[in-house]
Amino acid sequence: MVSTTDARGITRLSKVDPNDGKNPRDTKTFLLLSGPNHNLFGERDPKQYGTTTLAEIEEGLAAVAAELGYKIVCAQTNSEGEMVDLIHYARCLGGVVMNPGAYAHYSYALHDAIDAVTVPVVEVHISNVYAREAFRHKSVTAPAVAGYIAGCGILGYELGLRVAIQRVKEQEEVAAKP
Ligand SMILES: O=C1C[C@@](O)(C(=O)O)C[C@@H](O)[C@@H]1O
Repeated sequence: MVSTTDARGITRLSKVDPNDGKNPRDTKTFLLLSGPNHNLFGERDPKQYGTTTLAEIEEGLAAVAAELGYKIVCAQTNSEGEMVDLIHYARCLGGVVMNPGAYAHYSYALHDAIDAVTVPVVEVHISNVYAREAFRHKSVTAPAVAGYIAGCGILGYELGLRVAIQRVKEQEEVAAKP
């Protein structure tokens, strides 16, 4: 795994080993997982996605996480297989706030990866996908996720983190029941 922390304290992961997901779970840390073409946020189709860059989204979410007493680590990849690896890796974290991008619309591999893990994965789309082209109206990943947010702009990431945190609390409550 490659883990780098920039001057603003944002930790980014790449080349993760999916088997590292077997490590003890750190439920105070969540993965912000960004999908294909999201490295171009800020310049890509600003009518749909605004002008905020991915680095700014990551910084904003890190600040929200810190306020809530949590941490995030970030990963962005254009590759479907790497997204699968990152979801497997996240078994050792609290959960995942994931914008799968276009993979949401057709990746059964991503659906199965989410389905295979017990950590909550919350799906976020910045734009209102239902007001766009027909191919964006279907998410094949949505049936497997712990929460789904679309059309709320970048606020969706904060909402997604709050939902993921809530889902972990619910898991802990269930586990604590005699
Ligand atoms: O990459 C993206 C971004 C998106 O996930 C969103 O955040 O609105 C919507 C997807 O349809 C698109 O492929």
